[in-house]
Amino acid sequence: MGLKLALIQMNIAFGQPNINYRTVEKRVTEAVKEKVDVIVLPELWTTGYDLSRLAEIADPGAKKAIHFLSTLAKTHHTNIVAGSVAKQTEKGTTNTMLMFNRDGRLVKEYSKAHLFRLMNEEKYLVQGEEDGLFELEGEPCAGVICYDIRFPDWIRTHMVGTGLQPKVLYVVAEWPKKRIDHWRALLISRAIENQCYVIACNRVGSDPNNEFGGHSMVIGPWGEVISEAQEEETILYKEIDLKAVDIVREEIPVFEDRRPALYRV
Ligand SMILES: O=C(O)CCC(=O)C(=O)O
Repeated sequence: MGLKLALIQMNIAFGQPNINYRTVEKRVTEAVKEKVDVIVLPELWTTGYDLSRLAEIADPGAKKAIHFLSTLAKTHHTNIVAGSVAKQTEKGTTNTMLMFNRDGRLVKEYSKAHLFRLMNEEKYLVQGEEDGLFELEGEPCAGVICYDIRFPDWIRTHMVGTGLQPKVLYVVAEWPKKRIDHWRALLISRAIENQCYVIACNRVGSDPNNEFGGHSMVIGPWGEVISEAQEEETILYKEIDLKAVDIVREEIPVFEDRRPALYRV
């Protein structure tokens, strides 16, 4: 099955949701002109990393973001893997990824499971407890957020034992420029070991504490980098064919050859 993707690699105005909503509306409107099947946004695109003001600017129940994105998806009849937003919940603020189908239905919410202490996330956010499995266009997918890609066991948890075995792993991020070599290596590794497409959307620009690295990527199930953005704002378009996943999984059957009884993790 062919899927045309648009990864929106954007700058994010620090702590200014209104500006960011306008940017996303503009970019999505631009992307749909290319008749894309799936649009992908970066992590925390409504607020950026304005963590100390998060309690004030996070979206209660993510209601505003859900209404906005659902309307965009339905109006343009496109799937949207809508990055993540700061969601106010009864337990605190979560960093929550939102996925919408072409009918504008919210098909999945995933809250970042691994909080990044180097950027003080654990002081301002509560971690998610659920997996990121979902389906788009009838195909199994998984979604994770930024630091989550440093945890291969977590990604593997999505790939085995559920009967779904996702063919596409969506990653949304605000990954700093100074560790962009880790970003590339980790994404390529996750694609090779799980024999799936990795569709990774990062932001660009900077905030008072970090410069962000871009390099949004589309990686094939053989680990090949099919398309990669640089460090400026752009929309990365690419069409992928999910049949490639079956071919790679048949050629090197790593899932069949696993020896879980030997593994301690
Ligand atoms: O793991 C890293 O180096 C970056 C992670 C990160 O920036 C995040 O999770 O927000």
